[in-house]
Amino acid sequence: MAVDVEASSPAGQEGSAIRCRDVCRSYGKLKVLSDLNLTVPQGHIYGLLGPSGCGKTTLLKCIVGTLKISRGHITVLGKPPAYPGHEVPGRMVGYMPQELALYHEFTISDTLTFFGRIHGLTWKETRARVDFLIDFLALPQKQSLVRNLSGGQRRRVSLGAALLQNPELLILDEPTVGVDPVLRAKIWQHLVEIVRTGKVSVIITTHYIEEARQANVVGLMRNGHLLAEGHPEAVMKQHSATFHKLRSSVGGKNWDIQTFLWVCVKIFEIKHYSVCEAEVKHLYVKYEYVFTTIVPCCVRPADWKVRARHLLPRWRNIAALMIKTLVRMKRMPGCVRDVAVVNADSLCFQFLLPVIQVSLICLCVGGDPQGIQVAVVNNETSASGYSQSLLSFLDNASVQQVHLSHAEAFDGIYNGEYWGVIGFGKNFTSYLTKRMLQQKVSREVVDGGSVHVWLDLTNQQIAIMLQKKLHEAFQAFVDNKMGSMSYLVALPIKFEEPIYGSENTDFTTFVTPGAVLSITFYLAVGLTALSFVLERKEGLLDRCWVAGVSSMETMLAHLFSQLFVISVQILLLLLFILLVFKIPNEGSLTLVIILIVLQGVTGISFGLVISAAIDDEQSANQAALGVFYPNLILSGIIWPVECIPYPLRYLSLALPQTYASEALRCIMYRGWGLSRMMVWRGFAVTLGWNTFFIILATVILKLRS
Ligand SMILES: Nc1ncnc2c1ncn2[C@@H]1O[C@H](COP(=O)(O)OP(=O)(O)OP(=O)(O)O)[C@@H](O)[C@H]1O
Repeated sequence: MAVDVEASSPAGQEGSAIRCRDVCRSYGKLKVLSDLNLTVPQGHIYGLLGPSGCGKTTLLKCIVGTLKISRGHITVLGKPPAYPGHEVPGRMVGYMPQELALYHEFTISDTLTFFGRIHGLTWKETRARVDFLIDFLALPQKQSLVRNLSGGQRRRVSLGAALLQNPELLILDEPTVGVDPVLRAKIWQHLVEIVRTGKVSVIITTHYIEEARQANVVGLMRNGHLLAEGHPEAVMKQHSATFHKLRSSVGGKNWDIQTFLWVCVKIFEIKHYSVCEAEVKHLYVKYEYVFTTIVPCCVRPADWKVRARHLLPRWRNIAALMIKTLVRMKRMPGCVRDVAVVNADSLCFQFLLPVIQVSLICLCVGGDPQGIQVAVVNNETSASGYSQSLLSFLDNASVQQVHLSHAEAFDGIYNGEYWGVIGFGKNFTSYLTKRMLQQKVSREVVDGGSVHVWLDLTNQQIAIMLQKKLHEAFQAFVDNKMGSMSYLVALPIKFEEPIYGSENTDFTTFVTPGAVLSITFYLAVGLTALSFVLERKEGLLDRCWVAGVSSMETMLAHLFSQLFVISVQILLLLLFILLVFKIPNEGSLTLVIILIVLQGVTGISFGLVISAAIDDEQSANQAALGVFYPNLILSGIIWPVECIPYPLRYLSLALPQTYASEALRCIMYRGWGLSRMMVWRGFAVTLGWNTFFIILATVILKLRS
């Protein structure tokens, strides 16, 4: 919107609450408002009428400042909307959009209290207004959840939110849709009363013709033009001659109620079209439908505009938004009617989700296979033979031995029943003794004194485990039989004490740090990307913006509330991996926490990028999921980066979690600190991505505003 400093001066506009001059606005190539002039006098109710799609809502959005105009000037209460320091958007204006724009997880009381906080009302003021509005708008109990209210009740809550702070200007887009006639009359009576003081002005769109007659001024819109503006009775009087003529020709019923509708049609005709009586009759029929039908409220994504109204964010607004985000989160997953029950479970779910995920990883990924069935073909008959002794050293938890004949064992392995066959010749004990004691033995002795193993190598992990277990069993057997002479049959390779890590390190130990970062990152992405997108779609971002919340405050509130959530998540996550799953940590716990929190913040800022760029939740979901697997696979979290072929490895190293996972492993398993390049590199890359995502989100928002 062109900020017109001249127009911002109250001079020359005394007595007008809203002035629109030569206003134009298009959606792409669709011209919705063209050279529109409108004046809402101070202390008046202005009824804005026009057929569906003529541009009424667009005009109201331009007046409150959520949409930019392409040309012309608008002044609202003396200044252009969103003029620095002006309280429009802000406390001076109460806006009820056509969309419901309510938080479904809030109660009626929560909703009104939320807007009270944003408008800076004291607790006492808010309580008094809430009690009045609940009584006045005939709302159910204030603890009722919005999602459990009827359509009409929800619209009344929305109206209540607009009336809450006693604004100087009320902008109401079809406030009485779905409201019964008695309450509708009461609402109008209230509007008439509040404008009587001369301090409050109202602009209202309606499709009910009898309502428009109660307005002080009406404006008739068609195809983005304002065709007529004036007092309803005066307009009617002015056209009474034509009215009488047409009434006799049309022969309509309910003329009193429909009079105004007819006048609208007549004005269209007189001012813009040279139409004959038959055409006027046709227009009458057409507009009678439009004006007397309740047009269902349609929710459509609204443009979200970013304006710098106040440079410094206000903590009052950030606190209100943070409370809102946490309450929504708390009540989101269940659809339980009772607020107390919903409170208890939903936030717990948010906090426990990463714990469940990391527990599944620790339990299911990287452990040794258990209960693997192996066929044993033992041709030695003696119970004291070496074959029995060797088999007794096999780890029974991992390897389950099934003693079979040669034919049964091979039938079984070919049928996929066993992962391997272990065979001993009938002279195994004597041949093995010869092999161990004599310097030179025949080929037959070597063969007969060996354990023969046939493996199904289709599962590499199981095959590697079987080989390892057999080697361990043989070493234990040799140690047992030969004592200090066992070196004679051992491999001349000795694995000393490990420098880092323990001899029993499994794959879980490798996976866990990367998995923790990945889980933290993606839960943050999901939470931020979706809550932003949904709020925009439901018209809530616009509504908050009109109430005086800046985009920066919205961003910061999301960042802080998500930060709170991820902090609790990280705490629980660490407790589980360190205390329950006994993942070792040799390094500084502070560094571990900082790195994980920074990864969470990177996830939040990536979520903000998605929110800024994408309008609907399906696409936002796809974007978040679309990057999930490639990132997980390329970041060296589930398989070492060293296995990734060049040039894909360069891409891998540039990703947010590759160096960060490596850094976390170095801290936890090697006990390294920030002086090591492999550690500070992880922090530097994480901070770099953080900054990049936040700048990108801001740039996208700016470009789209
Ligand atoms: N975000 C948008 N993107 C593209 N076109 C839009 C958008 N919003 C509105 N329009 C179009 O602009 C025109 C005017 O819409 P607007 O909502 O202002 O009409 P209206 O007079 O308020 O209608 P109703 O009485 O049915 O609410 C319509 O043709 C509509 O399809």
